[in-house]
Amino acid sequence: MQLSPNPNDSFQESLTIIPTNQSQPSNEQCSSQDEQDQARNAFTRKDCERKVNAEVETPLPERNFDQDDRLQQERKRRSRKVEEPRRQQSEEEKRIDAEIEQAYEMMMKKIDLRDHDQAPLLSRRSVNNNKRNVYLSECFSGIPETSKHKGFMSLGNPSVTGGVPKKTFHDDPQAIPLPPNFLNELSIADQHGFYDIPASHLKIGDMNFSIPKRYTFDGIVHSGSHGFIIDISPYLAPELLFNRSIKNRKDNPDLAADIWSIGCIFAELLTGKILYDTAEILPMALPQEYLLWRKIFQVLRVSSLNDEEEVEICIRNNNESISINYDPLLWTDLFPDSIFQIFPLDSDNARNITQVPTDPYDFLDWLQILKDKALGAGEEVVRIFIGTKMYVFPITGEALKPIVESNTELKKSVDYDFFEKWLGLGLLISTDDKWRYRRKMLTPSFHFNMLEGFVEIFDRESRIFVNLLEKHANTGEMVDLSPRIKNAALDIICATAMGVDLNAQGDPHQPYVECVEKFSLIAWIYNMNPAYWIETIWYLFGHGFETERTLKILKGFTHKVIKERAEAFDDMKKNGQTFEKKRLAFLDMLLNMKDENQLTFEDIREEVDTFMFEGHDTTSSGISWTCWCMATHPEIQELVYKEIYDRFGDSDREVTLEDLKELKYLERCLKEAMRLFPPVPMVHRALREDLKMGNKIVPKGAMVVFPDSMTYNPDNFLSEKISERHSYSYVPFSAGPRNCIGQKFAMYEELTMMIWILRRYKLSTTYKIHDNRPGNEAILRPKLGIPVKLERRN
Ligand code: HEM
Repeated sequence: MQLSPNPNDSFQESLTIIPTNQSQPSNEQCSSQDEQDQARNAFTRKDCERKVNAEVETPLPERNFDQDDRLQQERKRRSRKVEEPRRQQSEEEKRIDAEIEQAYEMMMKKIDLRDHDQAPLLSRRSVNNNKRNVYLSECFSGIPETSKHKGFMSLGNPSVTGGVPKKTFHDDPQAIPLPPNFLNELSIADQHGFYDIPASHLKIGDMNFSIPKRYTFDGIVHSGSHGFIIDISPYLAPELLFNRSIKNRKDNPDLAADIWSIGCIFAELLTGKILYDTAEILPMALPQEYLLWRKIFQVLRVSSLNDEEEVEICIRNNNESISINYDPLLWTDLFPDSIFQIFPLDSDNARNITQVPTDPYDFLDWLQILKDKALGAGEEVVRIFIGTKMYVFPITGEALKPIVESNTELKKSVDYDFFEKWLGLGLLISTDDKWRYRRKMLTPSFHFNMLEGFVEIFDRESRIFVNLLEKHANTGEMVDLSPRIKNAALDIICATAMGVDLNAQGDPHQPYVECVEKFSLIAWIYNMNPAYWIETIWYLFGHGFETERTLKILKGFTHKVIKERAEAFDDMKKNGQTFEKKRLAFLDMLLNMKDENQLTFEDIREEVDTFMFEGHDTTSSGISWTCWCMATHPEIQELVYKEIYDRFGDSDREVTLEDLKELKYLERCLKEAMRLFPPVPMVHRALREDLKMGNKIVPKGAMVVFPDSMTYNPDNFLSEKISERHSYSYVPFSAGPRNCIGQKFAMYEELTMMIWILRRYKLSTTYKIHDNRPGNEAILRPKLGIPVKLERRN
């Protein structure tokens, strides 16, 4: 990460705000009109050839956004079952049908796409889920049903996204310079106030999904050839292509087919590669059908394809040598508006989504460069677009002040929605009354008077931690401390807050810890790529299934923890033990409230998940990065060691609360590490009202993020230095009413572990501090882990 050369700058944070909004078309995106016309003609000719083979029903009329009864009609039609006229099958056709069914079953045996857990990829199963059908169809039709819709809905529906500012800010000299409102310029608004992209662009609408000629891939839309089924010939769903109903797809073949085609199209858009060319496989005959299936499975990277033999059996007349001369369109051609672009402060640097670093490490670097540039230009906020979301980063303490001090701007942004699947509406994500109630209820569990008991556990687990490292000491080998620290931190949160001894330290591959990491990464991938906000694509690329699998492990783990403690708690009560409510451990307090019918099991589950996550991943990040700073700064490490030695000498006695209060230099080192590598790199808020930040007015519908960086110098936390700064220039635990509830807990845990590590071992590494890059996930990850050598101190 780039460090800011100016020490004053180095303490500036950013806040991000996201209204779903508009942006500027970039010149490079549009090919010339001639080229477009040529492409259109080419597609038309090709399409005409294909059309000969297509069964064409009455085509749907062009969508007219001014007539809402057209939409109503569509919806009614969609709710009706479409009966395909059935003609008598010949014996030969029946035989072929039977063979297909058999082959299909064979293919499906290993990779049962109908089984949620096994299906590694693709969304076809999603069509069997009624709820999701509604979601998808409504999502694509652009008709708001609930305020939960995202993805393409947010292209143009203010009432759905809840974030598009009503006024434009161009006229306001103080306002952030927003690019022109593409919704107004490019869209057609109907009387419901929703918009769609005009027909000259990729159009997603009301299941009459159509890609205008110039944007078809090498075929054309037969709109309406199967009623309102999406009918893009290259990606026609197999059951339509072969005019056969496939087993288990009979319930809702039209929608299944729609989703198939949409998924394929977006997959092609995303990868820039043709998935499979139906045209080459047609005219259909049995072996070609197998070939198509094979192609499909290849595209989906279905695992059974490793078993080539099995596929070969299915392909009796294998015709592998299909050469496809295909020149995919660029994202920028397909999405000439800002939808898939990210705009930094100056639009010269606009990038489309494929150019923006999607790697969390590169992204943070990129953000840092933007921040430095903005500071150089005297700006106090930076704004970027990711898809339709606008993020505003306050980069000075003063610009941050109005948001952290606000008692009303406490709502978390849409970027937290993904975490809701896991953490529910626990304290981190909930808002308004629920949040207020929970915050009041949970605060005593982490009150100062509980900490003394916790320090004993910090001490016990830290001792175990350093003992387990013993075998690596003085060997000269590099050992990665990061996963080990995570396990220790997990043991600590379980023992302190949940009253459960987990012994994760004894298990180097704790699946829960691995899944926490995986989930954060998946969330990052999701939030960064607007295309993934469409559920079909999300599942098509396998992330949906991976998310479900990960969640299952995460929730299963906490479920077990709660159950174990609930049983112990019941036993204690049966044995007549009484509890002082004020001193109950976190989980016991929740269980007690459940007994009093104040909480449900699900309420407990979401809080336990929240605290398990926030309570271990954050502190382990803080401890890891501090170790890194120590290993890369031997002279500072020696100063810390001296401070520890002066207090403990050669003894390896337990660490007490009194010790923690005395070791001021170590505390400064920890704070400085958190300034350089803030464990929670971004905090987001969705603005409810326009807000003045620094010299800009930030429109409502926004959220807040604070990245941080620079040179390691614990003296930055000498009291005289602190007094020189804005009080909000350093906020690793956030600030104001919605700050971190566990910050004292975290500081004491980190101090205890660092004392144990540093009095037992001298840390060193061959790397330099910034060789190890932080990754901008929910929790800041060290790219290299924490590879250090350990030398026994005594
Ligand atoms: C170095 C360690 C930690 C850091 C840097 C940290 C940082 C933060 C930050 C920045 C927030 C605000 C997040 C947001 O608004 O999105 C937060 C919230 C929170 N933290 Fe921490 N945290 C740490 C440790 C802990 C621990 C140990 C616990 C629990 C024992 C904890 C529990 C929470 C909870 C529950 C919230 C949500 C509070 C609310 O919204 O009212 N954190 N933390």
